[in-house]
Amino acid sequence: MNIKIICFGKLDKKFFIESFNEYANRISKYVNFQVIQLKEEYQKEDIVNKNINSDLLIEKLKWFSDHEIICMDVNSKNYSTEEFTSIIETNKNLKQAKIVFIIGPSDGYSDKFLELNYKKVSFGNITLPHQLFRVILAEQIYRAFKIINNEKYHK
Ligand SMILES: C[S@@+](CC[C@H](N)C(=O)[O-])C[C@H]1O[C@@H](n2cnc3c(N)ncnc32)[C@H](O)[C@@H]1O
Repeated sequence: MNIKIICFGKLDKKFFIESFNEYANRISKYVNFQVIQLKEEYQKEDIVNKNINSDLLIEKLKWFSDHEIICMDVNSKNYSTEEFTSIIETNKNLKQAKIVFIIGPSDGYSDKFLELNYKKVSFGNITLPHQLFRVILAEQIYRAFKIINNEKYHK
């Protein structure tokens, strides 16, 4: 099974890098795990940045047309950990299963991107900064594998 995160920018704080790497290493024991970092445009007007960055995502996703695409979006349906786990569980027995999780640009997704109607998941009605969110997403992916495999993990 392959799981990828497509996101913008690099982690630049030691505590985020260390936390993310810890979960990435743990996830790698279950699946091939990869992070694809896009360079975010942020120097123009918000609406222009939003369109440029969303177009970058659209282009990148053309490489992954054989993947299940899950778009992390604070403005969408809230998923519990168990509901999130079921997305992965549905695929786990498929050796060729491929999932891409998208962490979006700072200015949000463009209408053109949203019209592509990818499955959307929110982890709650709070907007988290993208670097912190990357760590939280990795922790939830790791937690999902612990649940799927009936392994002990702190509650
Ligand atoms: C700083 S947020 C961007 C928020 C942006 N203003 C918007 O409304 O989409 C960057 C990314 O982090 C992710 N994110 C942050 N908080 C989230 C949450 N509670 N649930 C799901 N995704 C979240 C989303 O992928 C979002 O696109």
